[in-house]
Amino acid sequence: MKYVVLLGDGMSDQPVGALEGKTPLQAAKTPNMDFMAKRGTLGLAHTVPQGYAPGSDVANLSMFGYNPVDCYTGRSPLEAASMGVSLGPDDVAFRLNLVHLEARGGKLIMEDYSAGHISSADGRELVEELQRQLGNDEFSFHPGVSYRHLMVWHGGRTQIKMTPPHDISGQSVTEFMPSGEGADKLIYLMNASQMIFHNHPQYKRRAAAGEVPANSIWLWGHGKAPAMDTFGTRFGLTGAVISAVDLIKGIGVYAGLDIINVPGATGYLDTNFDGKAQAAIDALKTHDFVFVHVEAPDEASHSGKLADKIKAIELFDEKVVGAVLQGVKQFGDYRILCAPDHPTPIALMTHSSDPVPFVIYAGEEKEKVGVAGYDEASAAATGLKVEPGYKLMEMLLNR
Ligand SMILES: O=C(O)[C@H](O)COP(=O)(O)O
Repeated sequence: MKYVVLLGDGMSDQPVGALEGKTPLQAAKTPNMDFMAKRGTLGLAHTVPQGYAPGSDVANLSMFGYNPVDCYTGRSPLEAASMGVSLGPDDVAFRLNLVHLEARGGKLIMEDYSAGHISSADGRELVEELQRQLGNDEFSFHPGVSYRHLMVWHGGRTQIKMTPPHDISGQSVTEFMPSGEGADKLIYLMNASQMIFHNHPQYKRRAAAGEVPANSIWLWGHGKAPAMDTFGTRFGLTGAVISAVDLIKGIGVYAGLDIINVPGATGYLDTNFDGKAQAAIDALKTHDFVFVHVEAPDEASHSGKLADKIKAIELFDEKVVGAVLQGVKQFGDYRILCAPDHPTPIALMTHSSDPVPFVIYAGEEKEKVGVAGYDEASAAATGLKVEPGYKLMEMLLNR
């Protein structure tokens, strides 16, 4: 038996006025997800436990079959594992975003949480400069992918309130600066980064090229290394993870899964959808389980770009879901779980804690009566609810 998770990050949503009350999933052409929904098991899953912020970290731990309540310590330690940065017991990892702030109306505004989806090469240049100028025994800076990087505070504090920058797009940052014990050191680093970036040649180069320059860091998503059993220990299966982003690959590292890096996987609309699907089929030749993650719908939602979100969903459906549906047949018995981790409603430009529509398809031929397709309303109409959401994995694996 082969098991597949196909995850379209943040693809579920709410009814959108510009779509005459349809959600992006309802408006997009998704024949492959609809095919599975009409034949398989369709329902809603609560991937975010009560009292937790609806981050991709928490929601994806659920989607990998881990109860966040037992193992979640923060987002950045998971990303650190993927980046090959090991954390000692006193180390606290922080997500370091390269962002663009803008002074407007007497306020400092979070203009772009991604510094124009800065390239990994430009991002690395700035993070290496931070390490040169600010790195010491206490703080170290490590380059990652695009705008997503890592800072480790050796002997750091964890009781600090921090805010994801994609949650405060267009808002004044003043109210969201770190607060709590040790926050002053983090604010110092954020301020220092502004001077460093402003004087860096990249600033003028990007501005002249019409690209958004990174003019600050933004720290968030902190935590110490978690303790997790491997997927193999829990379920007795081998598996692999395919994703562009360190968060998902890091969960894979802690879960003891093989990480498959696909050339051209960007975490954005221009990602290598075909390559990811092919890598998934190849992985199933040597593994029992594969988890394929596509970030593009979430990124489009954080940017408030409705057309891009619909495009991302359609590309995911055609190039990943469709290709895997075909390719998986060669293995005989298979079970596929398709879902987002959390909704990222385009109107909110950030995540919500609402349950997500999921479908589990195991090759059923017969079409069920009355299921319109794969979308939020159809999933709700079945009355099937999986709560807590991490139980979905047991459902997929028939445990
Ligand atoms: O910081 C990020 O990686 C992006 O903004 C997306 O984060 P998310 O996957 O938690 O939405």
